[in-house]
Amino acid sequence: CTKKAKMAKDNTNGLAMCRVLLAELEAHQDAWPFLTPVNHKAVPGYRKVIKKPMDFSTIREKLANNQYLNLETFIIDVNLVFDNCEKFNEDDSEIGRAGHNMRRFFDERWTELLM
Ligand SMILES: Cn1cc(C(=O)NCCN2CCCC2)ccc1=O
Repeated sequence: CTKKAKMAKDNTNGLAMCRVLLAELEAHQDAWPFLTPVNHKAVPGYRKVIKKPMDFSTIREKLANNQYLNLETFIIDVNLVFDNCEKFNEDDSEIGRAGHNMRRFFDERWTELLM
């Protein structure tokens, strides 16, 4: 963690990076399962199994409402999207694979931006 990294974790730059990262997540070709909240009426069991649903549109809303203190609190919500996906979907499924791909992309990207 460099001095620059420390800087980026605080409010200002951290939030600029949240916007950049979220735009890239939304634009990724494997983002389609995560763009909007899972429709629990259409997905049996989801509401019971997943205690804290999260998706990219909800993260965008929270960012717009200034609900993220810094990059860390933003990263927690993004990881919640991927953790929910792993919990509910087989690794060897279309949505499961999309989740793994998106998590790998995100991990590589934010560490790139911070280092
Ligand atoms: C993350 N996740 C997503 C779903 C899902 O079905 N998403 C809808 C995907 N469709 C895309 C175009 C219309 C809707 C199910 C389980 C799950 O864990």
